[in-house]
Amino acid sequence: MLLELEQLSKSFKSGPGRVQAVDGVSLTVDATEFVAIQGPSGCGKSTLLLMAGGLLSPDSGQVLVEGTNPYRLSSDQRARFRSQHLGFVFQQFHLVPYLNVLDNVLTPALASNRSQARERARALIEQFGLEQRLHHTPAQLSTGEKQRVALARALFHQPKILLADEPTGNLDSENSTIVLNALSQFAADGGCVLMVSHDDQAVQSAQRVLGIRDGRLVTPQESESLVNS
Ligand SMILES: Nc1ncnc2c1ncn2[C@@H]1O[C@H](COP(=O)(O)OP(=O)(O)OP(=O)(O)O)[C@@H](O)[C@H]1O
Repeated sequence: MLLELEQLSKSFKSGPGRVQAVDGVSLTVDATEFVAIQGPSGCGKSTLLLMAGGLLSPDSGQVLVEGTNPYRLSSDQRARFRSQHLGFVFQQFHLVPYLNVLDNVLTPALASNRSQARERARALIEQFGLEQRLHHTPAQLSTGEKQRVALARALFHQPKILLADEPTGNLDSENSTIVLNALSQFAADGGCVLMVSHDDQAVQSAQRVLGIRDGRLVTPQESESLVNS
């Protein structure tokens, strides 16, 4: 199993009380699977994805990424582990504004062999149709191009797991299709994708769709009856 989430819970302080953002979520995602979790704003999607990605420690429960619990590692080890085992795609791209496309894709390379790394980055940039944009900075790119750069960067280390948070949230339908096809292809090639989104169109690309309400996973049938009630 590539990704295992066991009974994850997380709450945050909110005014005088606490909000239970994620409440006992268990989920496994295996190689070749593209799983989407769909739910309205504030139901815990981002919190769940951050915990799955080793970016936010759960209050209770366990995350296993290819059999390793990232929260048992030191923070330096965890950062290295994340960059080698996980790719992240966010709605807000998180590109480095003063670096050009090539250098943004190269940011995960750190100390790896420079010429090999550049070759890999160029191949990914070409794969996403950005070869004419190599030396542009993010401000000179369209929204869809920025997300394609973010995807190329996420794939740089050839992770087996991609985590995507509303990856099409800011995109037109043509760029949404490019991004969703890339996620599907990634899974078909033996990786796995866990995507959270509120968007009906985006989740249709996934093979398995789960709902989330008030921090708890629900089946698509349950989520439909909640919407209609
Ligand atoms: N760092 C935080 N501090 C306090 N409360 C938080 C924090 N992060 C999330 N929350 C709260 O936890 C709940 C779940 O938030 P989360 O961002 O996971 O939901 P979401 O489904 O991703 O929402 P959206 O679709 O709007 O991004 C919300 O009530 C939110 O206000």
